[in-house]
Amino acid sequence: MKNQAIPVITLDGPSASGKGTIAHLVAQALGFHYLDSGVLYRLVALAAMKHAIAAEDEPNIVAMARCLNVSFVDATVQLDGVDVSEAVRAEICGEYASRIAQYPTLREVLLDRQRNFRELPGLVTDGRDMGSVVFPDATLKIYLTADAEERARRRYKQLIEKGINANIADLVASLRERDERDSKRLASPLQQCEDTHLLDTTGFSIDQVVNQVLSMYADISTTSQL
Ligand SMILES: Nc1ncnc2c1ncn2[C@@H]1O[C@H](COP(=O)(O)OP(=O)(O)OP(=O)(O)O)[C@@H](O)[C@H]1O
Ligand SMILES: Nc1ccn([C@H]2C[C@H](O)[C@@H](COP(=O)(O)O)O2)c(=O)n1
Repeated sequence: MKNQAIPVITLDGPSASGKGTIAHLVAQALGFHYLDSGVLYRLVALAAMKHAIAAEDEPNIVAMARCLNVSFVDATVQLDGVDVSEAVRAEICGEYASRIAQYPTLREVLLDRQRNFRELPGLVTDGRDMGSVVFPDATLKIYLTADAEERARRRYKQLIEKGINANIADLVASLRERDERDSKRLASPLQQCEDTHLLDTTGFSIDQVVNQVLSMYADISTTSQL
């Protein structure tokens, strides 16, 4: 089957909007594959920090990304054979990832790795440019957001539940800084494109949002079969 015939649902949006959670549950409901594209940038960030490569050192960051030894084993992610599923979720990793994600050369290196996740029966993926750049022909494109304070509260609860110390005021500031950088960069900026559906999840539960996405996909799938 031609690659373009394989359905893709993309969820792009700012930090802590709930993209990964919703994408994963929608993929489970549909029996589709799932790609958290942010993890790829976080893995490069983690490897760079482990090798004491400064975020400003674009050539070495890109060279290291080309030979990154990454494997996805069940629900874990491994770097050089070591389970780094928790380490990549640290805020410092997200911040470093956001800084190196500005490099078009790094984005180019990660492009094919992301596109290789497009396999039958379908793919649900989240990130910043999944609908605008990585999968421009996606079946359903969603820009998933929530107001900044709600997103900070969600991230705060998430970190505390993992036993990671956090401060709401610091989180509001760091999320705002990260989203500003992700939206203002020249290479593949976070943006809501014309063919993307806006979904503001402020005040909606996870189940309500998942059902909303499934309903949108069912509508599009039905329409495309007419
Ligand atoms: N609609 C919702 N209502 C309440 N909490 C939510 C909702 N959606 C997601 N969450 C929670 O918010 C937290 C952040 O969600 P998640 O990590 O999926 O966001 P994200 O957009 O992928 O973040 P990032 O891009 O920074 O990785 C998680 O603890 C998740 O369970
Ligand atoms: N498709 C993507 C995914 C992620 N990034 C960058 C920008 C984010 O701040 C950082 C971490 O992503 P997260 O795990 O928080 O979703 O990685 C990107 O530029 N493009």
